[in-house]
Amino acid sequence: MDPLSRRPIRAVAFDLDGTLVDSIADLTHASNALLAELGRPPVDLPAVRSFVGDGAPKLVERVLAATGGLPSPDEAARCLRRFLAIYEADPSARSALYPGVAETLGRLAEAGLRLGVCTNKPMAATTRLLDDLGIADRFAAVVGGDSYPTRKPSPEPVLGLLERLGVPPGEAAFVGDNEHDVAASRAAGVALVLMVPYGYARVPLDGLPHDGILEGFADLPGRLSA
Ligand SMILES: O=C(O)COP(=O)(O)O
Ligand SMILES: [Mg+2]
Repeated sequence: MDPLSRRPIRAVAFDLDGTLVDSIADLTHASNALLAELGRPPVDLPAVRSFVGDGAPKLVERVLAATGGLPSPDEAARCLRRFLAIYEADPSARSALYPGVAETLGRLAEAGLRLGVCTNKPMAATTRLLDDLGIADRFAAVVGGDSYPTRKPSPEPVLGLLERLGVPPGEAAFVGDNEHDVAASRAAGVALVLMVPYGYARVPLDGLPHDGILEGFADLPGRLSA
């Protein structure tokens, strides 16, 4: 969209993993706790990094596929429940906000913008992680990978979040790190789609139909009014 014809941005929706929080070490730790119980070999950080982005069910499926193969559907479902129990018990011990996130969210909230999170991570772990990292209060609404029947790249959770924020897509920005964030927010009609350069993208960001790549998170306020 031509920035000059754009309506002012009133809401900003954020992806979580790879955008606000570097969460790979805790996801790897929980994966390896599950694998140890199964008597399987561990996975490393780069592998888990490449498995993240499609929600916990896909992550666990990929972890199992990489360490001996998928078990029966019943056993795979049990593994997912066990992974979530381990991960949700402490999703933050090895995780951290990316540089500039806490300060920038504060600036945006103080400027009167409505802020929300749209993640494929399940809600229980999301709520706990935001709380543990001290940023839960910044968000007027949060939706997770199990909040709606579909998750990103579907536009459904993005539209659901914006409805909760009370701001139409034409007056909203989305900030994400991977191809699903671009697809979901574009399909939802979000006015401004910005990417962070440091997250867990599995395809080159350059080829995606976003509106720009931030140099760092702290560049965001300047880009919203540009
Ligand atoms: O849980 C995932 O797979 C990724 O979550 P995200 O949507 O916050 O990047
Ligand atoms: Mg992400």
